[in-house]
Amino acid sequence: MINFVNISKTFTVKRQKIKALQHVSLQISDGDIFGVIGFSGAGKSTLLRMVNALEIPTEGRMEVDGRDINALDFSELRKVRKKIGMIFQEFNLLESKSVYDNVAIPLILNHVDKKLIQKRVTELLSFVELSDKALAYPSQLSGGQKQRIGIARALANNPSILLCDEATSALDPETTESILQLLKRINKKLNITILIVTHEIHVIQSICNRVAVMEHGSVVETGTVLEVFSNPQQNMTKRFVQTVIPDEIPPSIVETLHDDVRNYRLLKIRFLGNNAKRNIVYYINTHYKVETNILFASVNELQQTVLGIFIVQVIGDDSEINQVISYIERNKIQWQEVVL
Ligand SMILES: Nc1ncnc2c1ncn2[C@@H]1O[C@H](COP(=O)(O)OP(=O)(O)OP(=O)(O)O)[C@@H](O)[C@H]1O
Repeated sequence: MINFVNISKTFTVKRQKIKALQHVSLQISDGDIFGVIGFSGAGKSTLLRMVNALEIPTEGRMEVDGRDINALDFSELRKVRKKIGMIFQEFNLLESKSVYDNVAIPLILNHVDKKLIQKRVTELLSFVELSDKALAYPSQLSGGQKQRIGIARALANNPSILLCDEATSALDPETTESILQLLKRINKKLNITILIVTHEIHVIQSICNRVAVMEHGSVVETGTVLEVFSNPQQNMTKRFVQTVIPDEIPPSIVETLHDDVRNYRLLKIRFLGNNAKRNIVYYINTHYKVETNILFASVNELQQTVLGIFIVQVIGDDSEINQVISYIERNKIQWQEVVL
């Protein structure tokens, strides 16, 4: 369990105070793939670096597995750090060392026996599917391959936590996807808790089970990916989510609505899970004296759950439209009115 307890961090640069983190409280459970999203400067890297005490909070307590890591002496901190791997946007490989040596570094630093190092590095290179690159140098690798080596190195000491700082931000979409799938495999197969900070919402959508949204050093929204993506509350969250799950009427259709003189209301309906498989619009059309016009529709899958978003123009008398709304509410379907 990773527990940020009311953490603040202020940097002082040339007598100017920069509040990088402000009263952040977050709990990350064992087995989570927890994503932290925010724009540049939101405080994500500072937050991540608290976990292995690369940054010390100005205020608050950083707990890893129940221990305040800033209260540990140096040798205890070293032991805790061994259990926390980290990967970076820029990979941070040693260019003058071979792939094999790069992966071996943490083991050499831990005085592991040479034979065991050989066994472990071979195992790790096979796990990241780069056994054939053992003798290559970082400059001979693609970005995705470099990140795989960074991951192998981070796993060398069998960590229980992996910290990922914008680990896919330097990669093209296809390579990003393959690295994300590798992270997922690490989480499931090796039972490693993963904390990812990113400015890319599709990273969160693709592999995280929980998410926190950060703005100006504060967490503005947090929850399961399903909760937050299906019903974002804060403007910042809506902006991120809308880029992968649009939920607005296209402008050209809005234009035509301005000329529509009929009595209507616009309902944004969100279907989650089993509800998404029900044909609600058909039911409405056949049971109420209204006409429906679907102005926007999207269907996405999040955490193996279907999320459908429809914007329906319901045309008819007020009393009939109200009955449609009662029907939607009776069926516990999330809805909200769209006002143009
Ligand atoms: N060592 C430091 N000294 C002074 N200011 C710092 C330091 N590290 C971070 N900051 C400042 O703290 C704020 C948060 O930075 P941080 O790197 O955590 O944000 P971020 O969300 O990770 O952004 P990015 O994605 O651009 O790295 C920024 O204003 C940054 O300039």
